[in-house]
Amino acid sequence: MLRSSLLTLTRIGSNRLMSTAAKLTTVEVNDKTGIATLTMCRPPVNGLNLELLKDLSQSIDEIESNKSRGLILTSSNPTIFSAGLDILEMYKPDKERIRAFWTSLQDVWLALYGSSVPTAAAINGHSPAGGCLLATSCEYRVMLPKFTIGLNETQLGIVAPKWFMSSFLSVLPRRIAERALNQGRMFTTEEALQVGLIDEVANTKEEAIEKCSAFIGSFAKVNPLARALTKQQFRAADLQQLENERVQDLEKFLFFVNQPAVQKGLGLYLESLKKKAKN
Ligand SMILES: CCCC/C=C/CC(=O)SCCNC(=O)CCNC(=O)[C@H](O)C(C)(C)COP(=O)(O)OP(=O)(O)OC[C@H]1O[C@@H](n2cnc3c(N)ncnc32)[C@H](O)[C@@H]1OP(=O)(O)O
Repeated sequence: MLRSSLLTLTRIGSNRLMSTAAKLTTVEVNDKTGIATLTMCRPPVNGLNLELLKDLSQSIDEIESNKSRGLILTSSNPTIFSAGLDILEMYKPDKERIRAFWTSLQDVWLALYGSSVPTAAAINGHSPAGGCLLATSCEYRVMLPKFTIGLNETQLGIVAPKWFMSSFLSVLPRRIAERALNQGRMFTTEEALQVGLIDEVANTKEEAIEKCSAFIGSFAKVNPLARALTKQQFRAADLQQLENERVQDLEKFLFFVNQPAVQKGLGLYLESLKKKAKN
């Protein structure tokens, strides 16, 4: 059952058709397993802008409240899971919008990392920075070969906030996490498997979703409330830290991102991406 439509067409007046409220996520629930697949669909690269973050929040809430058996996060793009935060939101930002943008990112992380249902990511493409944040907020990761994943923030001259590190540290040993973050290292699928950043490799998106479903299915005989409370106890300190520091975290981000040197760096990085795209 496909719950959210990609595009809503509205008739205005007698014959004008306009597209409105285009959703950037879909939620599909498998009737047999009760597992919801949440797909990001924002071309070209699933850049996390304000609208995609809001749709992600809404979809996660919907999955929580509809008592789905689990959540699988994936992408409609065949080569990109998510390119991370949309740099255009941070470069020469609009004052009000950038506040809403960062607050929405906090909301998504709190909802996904703290979700009461079992979560898994079918990483069917590249997954840098914010893409890696989403994947590591899930409990299990299955990735397709020949892609890359990691927190590359230092390569852009920016700093991953503490809660990005919490997600990373919930998956990787501290020594590996610290070095990778300092280096801004992107891991290939094979390297990610070796260090434990991902749990399995699959050859197709369908196979990745099957493996994620099998992981979620492994809890079938576990009391769901006991499972959820156990997971939340493991993650409580990380979640509480951001809950307690949400405002300071926002102000810190705004201060940092508005530094002339950071703006210059983001501008140059955007330029290099555009140049690369043209060649
Ligand atoms: C200040 C504290 C904040 C700390 C937190 C930051 C977390 C972040 O998430 S920062 C964002 C980090 N993301 C990246 O570094 C990824 C950059 N993108 C890529 O490496 C590649 O685009 C890709 C591997 C994801 C995909 O490569 P592919 O060859 O398929 O596509 P491209 O030709 O490179 O890109 C197509 C198109 O999309 C634009 N674009 C790509 N990534 C972003 C992005 N993150 N934000 C905005 N725009 C992006 C790229 O410029 C191309 O645009 P044009 O078609 O208009 O040229």
